[in-house]
This record gives sequence, structure tokens and C-alpha cells, in this order.
Amino acid sequence: MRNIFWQTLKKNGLLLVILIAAIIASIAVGVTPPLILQYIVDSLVSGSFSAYPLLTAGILYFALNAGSGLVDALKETLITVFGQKITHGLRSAMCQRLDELPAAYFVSHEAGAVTSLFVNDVDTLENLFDSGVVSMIADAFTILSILVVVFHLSLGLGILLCICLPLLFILTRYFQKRMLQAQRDNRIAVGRTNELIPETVHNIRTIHTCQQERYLRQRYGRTIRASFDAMERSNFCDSIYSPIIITSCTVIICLMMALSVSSPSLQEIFGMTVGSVVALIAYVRRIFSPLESIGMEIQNIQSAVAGIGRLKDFFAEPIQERKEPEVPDAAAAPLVIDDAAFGYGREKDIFRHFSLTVAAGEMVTITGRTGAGKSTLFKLILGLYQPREGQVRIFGCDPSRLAPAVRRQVFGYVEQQFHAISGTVADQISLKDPRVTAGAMEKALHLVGLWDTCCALPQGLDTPFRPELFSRGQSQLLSIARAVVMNPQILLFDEITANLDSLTESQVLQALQAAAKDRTVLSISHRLYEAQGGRRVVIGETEA
Ligand SMILES: Nc1ncnc2c1ncn2[C@@H]1O[C@H](COP(=O)(O)OP(=O)(O)OP(=O)(O)O)[C@@H](O)[C@H]1O
Repeated sequence: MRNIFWQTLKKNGLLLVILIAAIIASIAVGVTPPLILQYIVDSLVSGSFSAYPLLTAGILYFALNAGSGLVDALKETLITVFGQKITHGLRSAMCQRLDELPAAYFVSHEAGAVTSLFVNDVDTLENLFDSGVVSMIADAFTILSILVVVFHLSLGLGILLCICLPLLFILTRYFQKRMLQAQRDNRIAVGRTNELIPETVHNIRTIHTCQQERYLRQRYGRTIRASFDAMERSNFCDSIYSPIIITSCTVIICLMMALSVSSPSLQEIFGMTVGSVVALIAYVRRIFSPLESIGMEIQNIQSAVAGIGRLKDFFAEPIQERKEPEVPDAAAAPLVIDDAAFGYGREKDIFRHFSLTVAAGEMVTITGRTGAGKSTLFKLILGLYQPREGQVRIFGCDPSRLAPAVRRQVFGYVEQQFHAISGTVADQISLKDPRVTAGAMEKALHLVGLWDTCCALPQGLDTPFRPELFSRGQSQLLSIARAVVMNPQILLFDEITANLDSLTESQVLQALQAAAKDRTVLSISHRLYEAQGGRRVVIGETEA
């Protein structure tokens, strides 16, 4: 991960230089106007001024105030761009790593958790950069530069600020923590209320039948009350924080003035002129904003640390060993499973001592009780998992070592449900593989009986795919077209008619039979067995 960060820094050296220059300019532009104001006021009070320098100072004062907004905007933009470059680099590296992870990783990690890693954790890392570390450094330098100028103008006020600032920072953090906790509680309460709504709508008849209205009213009451209480706490903190800071600011200024006039020695320390009082008031006001921001930045850094830990774990995952690809031997049997055993993780084996040899052109139906491991066996055949014992061979090769370029010519796999990809209808069949020709697609669609349906679409095969374009049965036909389009030697059908009505089922079965012709077919489909016969193999009966 550190490498990704340094590489991004190296690649964007110029951007980094401009960013540092913008941060320095933003600090300088923010600190200078009160000094100019001091000059203007002191010149006016002393009465010994000439118009030209005073006018120049006035113009410079307004220009710097206006310019400070522009420089700040530039600084924020550059920080955001830089943060996005880092997240882009990180997400690209994560995508590459995801590609190298073994299928077992996806067994032990929920899809939602992986998505959250890519979205939320990377976003918090971006926050660490743009509203965390960089902003914190910029704010710390702003405070430091103000303190330097304040010490230069008034030693007494400088000391006073050094005593008060840590106390005000602790106070700021106290309020921020309370507000964040209240906001978190509110989010949880709102989430619970939102979860309750679909549950209520879904069960509305049961609720009325069982007369559970009172119970539900109480549940809604509890979550809404919790949200209301949390908002009250947040609003209370918000409403008293600003007055406390403004009062502190006023107290510091009053204290400074009272001390400076109380004795000649103190007046020397505080060293006041009317102009410096005006400038110091401006500085005291300006110092609170970065102080407040630093509190939030600490918060962002804390939450990013947890995200960094998860990202580090992700990059530490062992990757799949890259082995030399094997070339299928056309003379070997399409499938040989020899005494295979398999279990997910450390759990008990799902099947053991399973052997099967399938000859070219043979039709085999895998049966077994539910949970016996039929779909799992297909995943072993496809090379997604390795058997714990024994071996699986496809045309004499380890299926996990088949070169990606030949995989679709060896296997065609149809699952219980159609999984669409983004793109056109044609992309659903070709999977954006440039080797799939228009002719091959037409042939596959004719085979499954979907050609006319696709031609009737507004832009034919180039119509952007939407699920509502096809019925469930037609989607399964599209799956079969996808599986056969590269003319594979082996077809694997995993209960593809499981969720279909009988009319659609017979349509899909017809397509299946057409696709199965002259190919080696393994299916988990009793209906196909009934329709076409073949050999029946039972899995899960030989368990020890
Ligand atoms: N990713 C996974 N992680 C852990 N266990 C799994 C995973 N996938 C499947 N299993 C378990 O493995 C066993 C076999 O599942 P599989 O889907 O292969 O059975 P099946 O014979 O196809 O069942 P069915 O006929 O009900 O579809 C089940 O007990 C299932 O809970």
C-alpha cells in the first residue's frame, strides 16, 4: 500500500509542487491582511500619512482578502484531485489483486464486505488524505504562522494565546465528540425506522389479522424517540459551542486590553497601538477556525486508521499461484475425476472418494440429495476450487491451469440464474470477447430459438440490455446461447430449469437438447435426463 502512495506521489510530482505552493500561498494570504490593516489604522491615527501608500495599502488589503478565497479554492481543488489520484491508484491495485485471489477468498468473504472494502474503506482513506493529514498540516501551519505574527505584535497576547489555545482545543474536541456520537445514534435510529417500514408494509395483513397495531406503534415510537433525542443532543451542542467560542474570543481580547492598560510594565509586554489592537482582534478571530478544523481532522484520521487496517489485510491475502498453462489433449477423455474429496474451509468434507470418467459425446446427469455437492462438483470441474484429495482432469489438464483463451472453447457453463453484464444484448452472449463473431452469435441464437426475439428489439442485438427485455425463460435461453457461442466441447448445466414454469421449461429443454447434440454434457437436471436419457451418477452416497 505504501508503494501505491509513493508511486502516485512520484507520478504527480508537478501537481504536488503546485499543491504545496498553494498551501503556502493560502497561509501567507490569510496572515497578511491584518498587518496591512494595522499599518492603515496606525497611519490614520498618527495623522502622518501620504495618500499614495495608504491607497496602495487599502487596495492590497481588499485584493488579498478577495484573493484568499481564490487561493483557498485552488488549494481545496488540488487536495481533492490529489486525493482522487491516490484512490484511483489504490482501487486499480485492488482490482488487480482481486483478479489474482483464489476462489476460496470469495468463499470466506461476503460480497457485501468486499464491496464495502472497495467503496467505504477506500473513501475513508481519501478522507484521510484530503480532510485529514494534508488539511491538518495546513491548519497547523496557519495556527503557527498566526502565533508567530501575534508574538511579534504583542508578546503578552502570544503567551495568553499559548495558554488558552490548548484549553479551547480540549473544549472543541469535547463538543465534537458529543455531536458525532449524537449523529451516529441518530443514523442508527433512522436506519431502524427505515427497516421497520418495509417490514410493516410487507406484513400489513398479518398485523391487522393479529391486531398487532399497538405493538408496532410502540416500536415506531421507540425508534423515532431515539432519533429525536439524538438530534436534540446534537442541536444542543451545536447551539452552545459557537457562543462559547465567541465569548472566549471576546474574553481573551478584553483580558489583553485590560492587562495592557493596568500597568506600564504590562503595557510594554502587550505593546499596543490602535492598529495592532485591530490586527490582533482579527488574528484571535482567525485562529479559532483552524483550531476547530483540526478537531474534525483528528476524527477523520481515527476512522481512516481502521479502514487502512482492513485494506492492509486485503493486500496481505495470499494470491493464487500462477502456474504454466496446460494445453488440452484432444485424445484424452473430456473429464476424469479420480477419488476426489472436497470441503469448504475447515468444515467437514461435502463428498469423498468420488470418481467419474466421462467419454466424448456422453451425456451424464449428476444426482444426489440436496446439499450433496452437485453444484460444488461443477466448480471443481471448472477449476474454481481444487479438490482436497484426488484429482480432476479435463482433456488431461488440471482445469485451473487451462489458459484463459481456451476456456470458453472447452467449457460452456449455464447456471440456475442468468447473470447479466453491463452492455448490449450482443454483449450478454459474447461477454465482450472480440473473438465472438456476429455469425457465431446468430448461430447460437438460432440454436436456442431467440433469433427472432432479438431481431425484434429496437436496435436488434445492439439494444442496451435491460432485464425487462427478456422473460425469465428467455434469459435462460440467452445463458445457453452464451455458453455455446464459442462451440465448447463440454457443456455444464446446473438445474437451469429449476425456477421456470412448465411451458417455459419445455422451451428451455428443447434448446438444451439442441445444444447438447454432438457434445459432452454434464447436467444437474432430472428433466433433461428424463427427456434425453444418458447416464445417471449419484454423488454423496459414498461418504465415510
Ligand atoms: N461458498 C460456500 N461456502 C461454504 N459452504 C458452501 C458454499 N457453497 C455451498 N456450500 C455448502 O456445500 C454444500 C453443498 O452445496 P451445493 O450447492 O454444492 O449442493 P447441491 O447438491 O448443489 O445442493 P442443491 O441440490 O440444493 O442445489 C451445502 O451444504 C452448502 O451449504
